[in-house]
Amino acid sequence: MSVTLARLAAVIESRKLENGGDPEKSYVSRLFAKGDDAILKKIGEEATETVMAAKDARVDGDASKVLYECADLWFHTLVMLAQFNLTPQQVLDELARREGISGIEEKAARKDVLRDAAETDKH
Ligand SMILES: N=c1c2ncn([C@@H]3O[C@H](COP(=O)(O)OP(=O)(O)OP(=O)(O)O)[C@@H](O)[C@H]3O)c2ncn1[C@@H]1O[C@H](COP(=O)(O)O)[C@@H](O)[C@H]1O
Repeated sequence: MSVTLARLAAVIESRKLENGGDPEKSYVSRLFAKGDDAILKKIGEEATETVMAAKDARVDGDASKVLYECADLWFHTLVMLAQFNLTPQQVLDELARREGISGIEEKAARKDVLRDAAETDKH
């Protein structure tokens, strides 16, 4: 895993209230104190801001804001993972598992599974 990602995940973990995080001093602890809904709301906002930055970049050709917004989105996603006791390494493992599997083939295989299940239900 990237050293930056691992370091940030460790800092986020240390900001949990049960690990001594202080919502008065830490933005991440404040998010944990607010709970799931506040974290998910931030992800929704940051995702929307990323889309808007990408649309602006299409018009003005300046993609730098996309990086900025994407960093905000990734950061809040890391907070969400920690909230559910998941790690960025697990996401990277899932991406590694998918390596070489075309999205088109995977979707077709999914449809086959659903069709087979429907056939089984009929019998
Ligand atoms: N990478 C980040 C990071 N990226 C973004 N942010 C914060 O995320 C918030 C993003 O919110 P917005 O851009 O929507 O701005 P806003 O309108 O002020 O947000 P809200 O009022 O809705 O919270 C801002 O407060 C940013 O400062 C981050 N806060 C912290 N980190 C990392 O997390 C570490 C721990 O942070 P603390 O827990 O605050 O010490 C830091 O050392 C950094 O490495």
